Amino acid sequence: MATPPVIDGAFARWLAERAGQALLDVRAEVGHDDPAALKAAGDKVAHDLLRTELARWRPADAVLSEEDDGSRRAWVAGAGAGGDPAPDGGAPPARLSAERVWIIDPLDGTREFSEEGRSDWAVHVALWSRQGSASHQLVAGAVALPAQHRVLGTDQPPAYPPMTVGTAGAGGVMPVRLAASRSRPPAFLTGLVEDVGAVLVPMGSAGAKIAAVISGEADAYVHAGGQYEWDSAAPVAVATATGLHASRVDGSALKYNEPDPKLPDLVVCRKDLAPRLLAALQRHIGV
Ligand SMILES: Nc1ncnc2c1ncn2[C@@H]1O[C@H](COP(=O)(O)O)[C@@H](OP(=O)(O)O)[C@H]1O
Ligand SMILES: [Mg+2]
Repeated sequence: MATPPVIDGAFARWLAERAGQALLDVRAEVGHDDPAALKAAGDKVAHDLLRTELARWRPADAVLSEEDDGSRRAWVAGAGAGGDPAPDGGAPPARLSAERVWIIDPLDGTREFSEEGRSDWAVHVALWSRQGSASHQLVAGAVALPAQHRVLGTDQPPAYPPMTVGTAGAGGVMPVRLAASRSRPPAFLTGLVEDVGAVLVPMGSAGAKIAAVISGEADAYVHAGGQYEWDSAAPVAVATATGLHASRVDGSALKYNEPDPKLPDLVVCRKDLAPRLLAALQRHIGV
Protein backbone atom coordinates (compact mmCIF):
# COMPACT_ATOMS: atom_id res chain seq x y z
CA MET A 1 0.00 0.00 0.00
CA ALA A 2 1.32 3.43 -0.95
CA THR A 3 2.09 5.73 1.97
CA PRO A 4 0.50 9.15 1.45
CA PRO A 5 2.30 12.47 1.87
CA VAL A 6 2.83 13.72 5.41
CA ILE A 7 2.26 17.40 4.59
CA ASP A 8 -1.45 18.20 4.77
CA GLY A 9 -1.72 20.08 1.46
CA ALA A 10 -0.10 17.26 -0.50
CA PHE A 11 -2.19 14.74 1.45
CA ALA A 12 -5.38 16.60 0.45
CA ARG A 13 -4.28 16.40 -3.20
CA TRP A 14 -3.48 12.69 -2.82
CA LEU A 15 -6.94 12.02 -1.37
CA ALA A 16 -8.84 14.08 -3.96
CA GLU A 17 -6.93 12.47 -6.81
CA ARG A 18 -7.67 8.95 -5.58
CA ALA A 19 -11.37 9.65 -5.02
CA GLY A 20 -11.49 11.25 -8.48
CA GLN A 21 -10.02 8.15 -10.09
CA ALA A 22 -12.55 5.96 -8.24
CA LEU A 23 -15.34 8.18 -9.60
CA LEU A 24 -14.06 7.84 -13.17
CA ASP A 25 -14.03 4.07 -12.69
CA VAL A 26 -17.61 4.07 -11.35
CA ARG A 27 -18.80 6.20 -14.27
CA ALA A 28 -17.23 3.74 -16.70
CA GLU A 29 -18.61 0.67 -14.91
CA VAL A 30 -22.16 1.84 -14.13
CA GLY A 31 -22.79 3.93 -17.26
CA HIS A 32 -25.38 6.68 -17.71
CA ASP A 33 -28.58 4.71 -18.36
CA ASP A 34 -29.83 5.14 -14.80
CA PRO A 35 -28.69 8.58 -13.56
CA ALA A 36 -30.03 8.07 -10.03
CA ALA A 37 -28.08 4.82 -9.64
CA LEU A 38 -24.92 6.44 -10.97
CA LYS A 39 -25.26 9.39 -8.58
CA ALA A 40 -25.78 7.08 -5.61
CA ALA A 41 -22.86 4.84 -6.59
CA GLY A 42 -20.55 7.84 -7.08
CA ASP A 43 -21.47 9.48 -3.78
CA LYS A 44 -20.89 6.21 -1.91
CA VAL A 45 -17.61 5.19 -3.52
CA ALA A 46 -15.97 8.59 -3.06
CA HIS A 47 -17.28 9.08 0.48
CA ASP A 48 -16.18 5.60 1.61
CA LEU A 49 -12.72 6.06 0.12
CA LEU A 50 -12.18 9.46 1.75
CA ARG A 51 -13.59 8.36 5.11
CA THR A 52 -11.44 5.20 5.14
CA GLU A 53 -8.20 6.99 4.24
CA LEU A 54 -8.82 9.82 6.70
CA ALA A 55 -9.49 7.30 9.49
CA ARG A 56 -6.29 5.44 8.58
CA TRP A 57 -3.92 8.37 8.09
CA ARG A 58 -5.39 11.20 10.19
CA PRO A 59 -7.19 9.31 13.02
CA ALA A 60 -7.07 12.21 15.48
CA ASP A 61 -8.88 14.63 13.17
CA ALA A 62 -12.65 15.15 12.88
CA VAL A 63 -14.50 14.98 9.56
CA LEU A 64 -17.51 16.85 8.18
CA SER A 65 -18.73 15.13 5.00
CA GLU A 66 -21.81 15.84 2.92
CA GLU A 67 -22.55 12.11 2.92
CA ASP A 68 -22.50 11.62 6.72
CA ASP A 69 -25.86 10.96 8.39
CA GLY A 70 -27.21 14.18 9.83
CA SER A 71 -24.49 16.28 8.20
CA ARG A 72 -26.94 19.08 7.33
CA ARG A 73 -28.33 19.48 10.85
CA ALA A 74 -27.40 22.56 12.80
CA TRP A 75 -26.11 22.17 16.34
CA VAL A 76 -28.11 24.31 18.75
CA ALA A 77 -26.72 24.54 22.29
CA GLY A 78 -29.13 23.18 24.88
CA ALA A 79 -31.53 21.87 22.26
CA GLY A 80 -29.67 19.15 20.36
CA ALA A 81 -29.21 18.94 16.65
CA GLY A 82 -31.53 21.16 14.62
CA GLY A 83 -33.40 22.23 17.74
CA ASP A 84 -34.90 18.74 18.19
CA PRO A 85 -34.97 17.14 21.62
CA ALA A 86 -31.49 15.67 22.09
CA PRO A 87 -31.64 11.88 22.60
CA ASP A 88 -27.92 11.79 23.44
CA GLY A 89 -28.21 14.38 26.18
CA GLY A 90 -27.23 17.13 23.81
CA ALA A 91 -23.53 16.42 23.27
CA PRO A 92 -22.16 18.63 20.51
CA PRO A 93 -20.62 16.94 17.46
CA ALA A 94 -16.91 16.14 17.88
CA ARG A 95 -15.94 18.56 15.11
CA LEU A 96 -16.98 21.56 17.24
CA SER A 97 -14.28 20.88 19.83
CA ALA A 98 -11.70 19.34 17.45
CA GLU A 99 -8.44 21.10 16.67
CA ARG A 100 -8.61 20.02 13.04
CA VAL A 101 -11.58 19.12 10.83
CA TRP A 102 -11.53 17.75 7.28
CA ILE A 103 -14.45 19.27 5.39
CA ILE A 104 -15.15 17.07 2.38
CA ASP A 105 -17.58 16.90 -0.50
CA PRO A 106 -16.92 13.49 -2.06
CA LEU A 107 -18.80 14.43 -5.25
CA ASP A 108 -19.71 18.04 -5.97
CA GLY A 109 -21.83 18.49 -9.07
CA THR A 110 -23.54 15.13 -8.64
CA ARG A 111 -26.10 16.02 -11.30
CA GLU A 112 -23.39 16.73 -13.88
CA PHE A 113 -21.49 13.57 -12.91
CA SER A 114 -24.55 11.60 -13.99
CA GLU A 115 -24.78 13.34 -17.38
CA GLU A 116 -22.74 11.79 -20.15
CA GLY A 117 -19.89 13.91 -21.50
CA ARG A 118 -19.95 16.59 -18.78
CA SER A 119 -16.73 17.43 -16.97
CA ASP A 120 -18.05 20.00 -14.44
CA TRP A 121 -17.96 17.86 -11.31
CA ALA A 122 -15.35 17.65 -8.58
CA VAL A 123 -13.99 16.12 -5.38
CA HIS A 124 -13.42 18.58 -2.52
CA VAL A 125 -11.00 17.97 0.36
CA ALA A 126 -10.30 20.83 2.80
CA LEU A 127 -8.66 21.04 6.21
CA TRP A 128 -9.95 23.54 8.80
CA SER A 129 -7.75 24.26 11.82
CA ARG A 130 -8.51 26.08 15.05
CA GLN A 131 -5.03 27.58 14.62
CA GLY A 132 -5.74 28.77 11.06
CA SER A 133 -4.67 32.39 10.64
CA ALA A 134 -6.96 33.35 7.72
CA SER A 135 -10.53 34.35 8.59
CA HIS A 136 -11.84 31.14 7.00
CA GLN A 137 -9.31 29.05 9.04
CA LEU A 138 -8.81 26.72 6.06
CA VAL A 139 -5.16 25.64 6.08
CA ALA A 140 -5.08 23.16 3.18
CA GLY A 141 -7.31 22.06 0.35
CA ALA A 142 -7.51 20.28 -2.98
CA VAL A 143 -10.12 20.16 -5.73
CA ALA A 144 -9.94 17.27 -8.18
CA LEU A 145 -11.61 17.70 -11.56
CA PRO A 146 -11.24 14.12 -12.75
CA ALA A 147 -12.94 14.53 -16.14
CA GLN A 148 -10.73 17.59 -16.79
CA HIS A 149 -7.63 15.61 -15.80
CA ARG A 150 -6.50 18.15 -13.23
CA VAL A 151 -6.22 18.69 -9.50
CA LEU A 152 -5.87 22.16 -7.99
CA GLY A 153 -4.35 22.39 -4.52
CA THR A 154 -2.97 24.71 -1.89
CA ASP A 155 0.28 22.73 -2.01
CA GLN A 156 0.99 24.13 -5.49
CA PRO A 157 -1.19 27.24 -5.80
CA PRO A 158 -1.81 28.19 -9.43
CA ALA A 159 -0.40 31.50 -10.73
CA TYR A 160 -2.21 34.78 -10.01
CA PRO A 161 -3.60 36.62 -11.88
CA PRO A 162 -4.79 33.85 -14.18
CA MET A 163 -2.99 33.66 -17.52
CA THR A 164 -6.12 34.18 -19.65
CA VAL A 165 -7.51 37.33 -17.99
CA GLY A 166 -6.97 39.78 -20.86
CA THR A 167 -8.94 42.98 -20.27
CA ALA A 168 -12.04 41.23 -18.99
CA GLY A 169 -13.72 42.99 -16.12
CA ALA A 170 -11.29 45.88 -16.06
CA GLY A 171 -13.76 48.35 -17.56
CA GLY A 172 -12.32 47.65 -20.99
CA VAL A 173 -13.98 46.08 -23.98
CA MET A 174 -14.39 42.58 -22.59
CA PRO A 175 -17.45 41.77 -20.45
CA VAL A 176 -17.11 40.08 -17.07
CA ARG A 177 -17.57 36.34 -17.47
CA LEU A 178 -19.80 35.40 -14.56
CA ALA A 179 -20.00 31.72 -13.60
CA ALA A 180 -23.22 30.62 -11.90
CA SER A 181 -25.21 27.47 -11.26
CA ARG A 182 -26.80 26.04 -14.39
CA SER A 183 -29.63 24.47 -12.38
CA ARG A 184 -30.08 26.75 -9.33
CA PRO A 185 -28.90 30.28 -10.22
CA PRO A 186 -29.49 33.05 -7.66
CA ALA A 187 -32.79 34.94 -8.07
CA PHE A 188 -31.02 38.27 -8.61
CA LEU A 189 -28.69 36.96 -11.32
CA THR A 190 -30.42 38.50 -14.36
CA GLY A 191 -30.36 41.98 -12.81
CA LEU A 192 -26.75 41.59 -11.69
CA VAL A 193 -25.63 40.45 -15.15
CA GLU A 194 -27.28 43.52 -16.75
CA ASP A 195 -25.87 45.89 -14.13
CA VAL A 196 -22.28 44.66 -14.44
CA GLY A 197 -22.45 44.14 -18.18
CA ALA A 198 -21.52 40.51 -17.69
CA VAL A 199 -21.93 37.40 -19.78
CA LEU A 200 -23.18 34.33 -18.00
CA VAL A 201 -21.14 31.12 -17.86
CA PRO A 202 -23.60 28.48 -16.59
CA MET A 203 -21.87 25.47 -15.11
CA GLY A 204 -22.39 22.73 -12.55
CA SER A 205 -20.41 22.21 -9.32
CA ALA A 206 -19.11 24.96 -7.04
CA GLY A 207 -15.65 23.39 -7.31
CA ALA A 208 -15.68 23.45 -11.12
CA LYS A 209 -16.87 27.08 -11.16
CA ILE A 210 -14.23 28.26 -8.69
CA ALA A 211 -11.62 26.27 -10.65
CA ALA A 212 -12.74 28.17 -13.76
CA VAL A 213 -12.08 31.47 -11.95
CA ILE A 214 -8.71 30.21 -10.68
CA SER A 215 -7.60 29.26 -14.18
CA GLY A 216 -9.07 32.36 -15.87
CA GLU A 217 -11.91 30.75 -17.86
CA ALA A 218 -14.32 32.90 -15.83
CA ASP A 219 -13.81 36.18 -13.98
CA ALA A 220 -16.16 35.55 -11.06
CA TYR A 221 -18.49 33.04 -9.41
CA VAL A 222 -21.56 34.23 -7.54
CA HIS A 223 -23.95 31.98 -5.64
CA ALA A 224 -26.87 32.61 -3.27
CA GLY A 225 -29.95 30.77 -2.12
CA GLY A 226 -28.37 27.77 -0.43
CA GLN A 227 -25.21 25.71 -0.05
CA TYR A 228 -23.27 23.97 2.71
CA GLU A 229 -19.71 24.34 4.00
CA TRP A 230 -18.44 21.35 2.01
CA ASP A 231 -19.60 22.90 -1.27
CA SER A 232 -17.08 25.73 -1.00
CA ALA A 233 -14.41 24.92 1.64
CA ALA A 234 -11.80 23.24 -0.59
CA PRO A 235 -12.20 25.50 -3.65
CA VAL A 236 -12.15 28.60 -1.42
CA ALA A 237 -8.95 27.35 0.26
CA VAL A 238 -7.30 27.02 -3.16
CA ALA A 239 -8.75 30.30 -4.50
CA THR A 240 -7.47 32.36 -1.56
CA ALA A 241 -4.10 30.58 -1.66
CA THR A 242 -3.71 31.85 -5.24
CA GLY A 243 -4.65 35.43 -4.22
CA LEU A 244 -8.30 35.58 -5.32
CA HIS A 245 -11.04 37.34 -3.33
CA ALA A 246 -13.58 35.06 -1.59
CA SER A 247 -16.37 36.27 0.73
CA ARG A 248 -20.09 36.16 1.42
CA VAL A 249 -22.08 38.22 -1.08
CA ASP A 250 -22.37 41.02 1.52
CA GLY A 251 -18.57 41.17 1.68
CA SER A 252 -18.29 39.53 5.11
CA ALA A 253 -15.92 36.65 5.85
CA LEU A 254 -16.67 33.05 4.97
CA LYS A 255 -16.62 30.96 8.17
CA TYR A 256 -16.22 27.18 8.37
CA ASN A 257 -16.79 24.49 11.00
CA GLU A 258 -19.70 26.49 12.41
CA PRO A 259 -22.49 24.87 14.48
CA ASP A 260 -24.80 25.28 11.47
CA PRO A 261 -23.06 23.94 8.33
CA LYS A 262 -25.25 26.03 6.01
CA LEU A 263 -23.21 28.56 4.05
CA PRO A 264 -25.78 29.78 1.56
CA ASP A 265 -23.92 32.36 -0.54
CA LEU A 266 -20.49 33.41 -1.74
CA VAL A 267 -18.57 35.36 -4.33
CA VAL A 268 -15.12 34.42 -5.68
CA CYS A 269 -13.32 36.73 -8.09
CA ARG A 270 -10.07 38.52 -8.85
CA LYS A 271 -9.17 41.14 -6.23
CA ASP A 272 -9.35 43.99 -8.76
CA LEU A 273 -12.93 43.07 -9.64
CA ALA A 274 -14.17 42.64 -6.05
CA PRO A 275 -15.11 46.28 -5.20
CA ARG A 276 -17.19 46.65 -8.37
CA LEU A 277 -18.89 43.28 -7.98
CA LEU A 278 -19.62 43.70 -4.26
CA ALA A 279 -21.11 47.16 -4.91
CA ALA A 280 -23.35 45.70 -7.63
CA LEU A 281 -24.32 42.82 -5.32
CA GLN A 282 -25.35 45.33 -2.65
CA ARG A 283 -27.74 46.92 -5.14
CA HIS A 284 -29.27 43.57 -6.09
CA ILE A 285 -29.51 41.71 -2.81
CA GLY A 286 -30.24 44.77 -0.70
CA VAL A 287 -27.51 44.19 1.89
N1 LIG B 1 -30.12 26.25 -3.22
C1 LIG B 1 -29.29 25.29 -2.84
N2 LIG B 1 -29.47 24.63 -1.67
C2 LIG B 1 -28.60 23.67 -1.27
N3 LIG B 1 -27.50 23.28 -1.96
C3 LIG B 1 -27.28 23.91 -3.13
C4 LIG B 1 -28.15 24.94 -3.63
N4 LIG B 1 -27.65 25.38 -4.80
C5 LIG B 1 -26.53 24.66 -5.04
N5 LIG B 1 -26.30 23.78 -4.03
C6 LIG B 1 -25.23 22.79 -3.96
O1 LIG B 1 -24.02 23.40 -4.39
C7 LIG B 1 -23.31 22.52 -5.26
C8 LIG B 1 -23.10 23.22 -6.58
O2 LIG B 1 -24.36 23.50 -7.14
P1 LIG B 1 -24.53 23.89 -8.67
O3 LIG B 1 -23.98 22.74 -9.44
O4 LIG B 1 -26.00 24.10 -8.85
O5 LIG B 1 -23.74 25.14 -8.83
C9 LIG B 1 -24.12 21.24 -5.38
O6 LIG B 1 -23.52 20.30 -4.53
P2 LIG B 1 -23.65 18.67 -4.72
O7 LIG B 1 -23.55 18.37 -6.15
O8 LIG B 1 -22.50 18.18 -3.89
O9 LIG B 1 -24.97 18.32 -4.11
C10 LIG B 1 -25.51 21.66 -4.92
O10 LIG B 1 -26.20 20.65 -4.25
MG1 LIG C 1 -21.50 19.90 -3.24
